[in-house]
Amino acid sequence: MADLPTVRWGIIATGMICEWFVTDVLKPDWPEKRANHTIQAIGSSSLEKCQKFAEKYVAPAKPTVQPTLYGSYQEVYDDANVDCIYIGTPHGFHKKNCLDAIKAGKNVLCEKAFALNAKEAEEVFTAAKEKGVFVMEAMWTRFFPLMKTLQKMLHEEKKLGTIYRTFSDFGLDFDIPNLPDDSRYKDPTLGAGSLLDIGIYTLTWGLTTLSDKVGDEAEEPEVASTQSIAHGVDLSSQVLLHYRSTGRQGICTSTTNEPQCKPFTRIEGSKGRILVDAEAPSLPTRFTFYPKDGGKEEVYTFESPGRGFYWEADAVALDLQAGRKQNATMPWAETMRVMRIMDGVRKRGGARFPVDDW
Ligand SMILES: NC(=O)C1=CN([C@@H]2O[C@H](COP(=O)(O)OP(=O)(O)OC[C@H]3O[C@@H](n4cnc5c(N)ncnc54)[C@H](OP(=O)(O)O)[C@@H]3O)[C@@H](O)[C@H]2O)C=CC1
Ligand SMILES: O=C1OC[C@@H](O)[C@H](O)[C@H]1O
Repeated sequence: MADLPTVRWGIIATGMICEWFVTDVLKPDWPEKRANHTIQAIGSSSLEKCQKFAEKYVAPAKPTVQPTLYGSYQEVYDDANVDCIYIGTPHGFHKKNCLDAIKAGKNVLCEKAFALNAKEAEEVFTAAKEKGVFVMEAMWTRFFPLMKTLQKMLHEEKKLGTIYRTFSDFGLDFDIPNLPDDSRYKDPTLGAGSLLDIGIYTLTWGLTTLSDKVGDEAEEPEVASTQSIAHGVDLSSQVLLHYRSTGRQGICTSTTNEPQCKPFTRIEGSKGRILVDAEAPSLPTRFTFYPKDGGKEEVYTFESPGRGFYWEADAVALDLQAGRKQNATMPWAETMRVMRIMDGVRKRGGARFPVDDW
């Protein structure tokens, strides 16, 4: 492992996703490991929270490097020993956090949804370009070996023959009205809503399985959509994608009213179908190919010692080592494409539901 590149991370915030990211990248090993990671610094709205977080999630891994703990985010941006900032605040803060980090000359890996809208995302990429730093949206699912294998099978080996349609759903059973008003799932200023939080994954499954292109090289599918909205929060989002050049269709749905359906994604083609399964669509673990000719089904299972955040972290490490400012799997133009689709969905809107106990 000594000759692998190392990234010294500065972690912004101490919520759930920061716990997941830190726990994962501090693991000693994972399949296809290509980099080492240290947690160099952690910043939080409170130093006490930061200390508790480090005790609970960093100390058990017994790392050789102990993180410097800060009661602010700015001190992490200003820490000269930090190579890359990982932003794990609610979406409503991503633009500001990214811009502050970039201003301090730091590289950035920012959680999904990258921003509240395409305009905000563009501001961040413009700043990154001017400052000459690396920035990537942490759309971790795209970096899973399962995703890479599936894409190769679909687009290079043509396992399904002609691809016709992808159906993908992400469901969470949340009692949104009874969450605290300042919950990121309920407060629209924090980016609350199914589309930005989980619909983004089903769009990802549609976009990655219906075409092998990303960013500027990719076709902009035609989009139709509806949403169910209560108090400014979309409780469900239904998005249809249509690729004019191939006739391929995507049905990408998400809801916070129902638990996850399993398998969560089905890709249909002239030679059969593939069903993808997992605990949640963000962290796929297996898929099964069912041939149309009545042949035997093929099951593909992928091992992971944690949730799987290390694969995107490794990709960042390799980009930083090579001096790249963007990642080829999730380039800026791909984040912009997804943000534009989501802008369009929200602009189209949908049915407004009264929720009595809200
Ligand atoms: N890739 C994935 O699978 C997942 C990604 N995410 C993404 O990560 C981001 C954060 O989600 P999650 O970790 O679940 O959120 P949490 O609410 O668990 O944590 C968010 C953290 O952000 C900081 N924060 C700063 N200001 C606020 C504020 N006004 N309200 C709430 N928190 C604030 C807090 O840390 P502090 O006080 O220490 O500064 C807080 O702990 C979202 O953008 C989400 O989409 C989330 C879950 C899974
Ligand atoms: O993977 C996920 O599952 C739960 C969601 O709330 C979260 O934001 C998403 O990334």
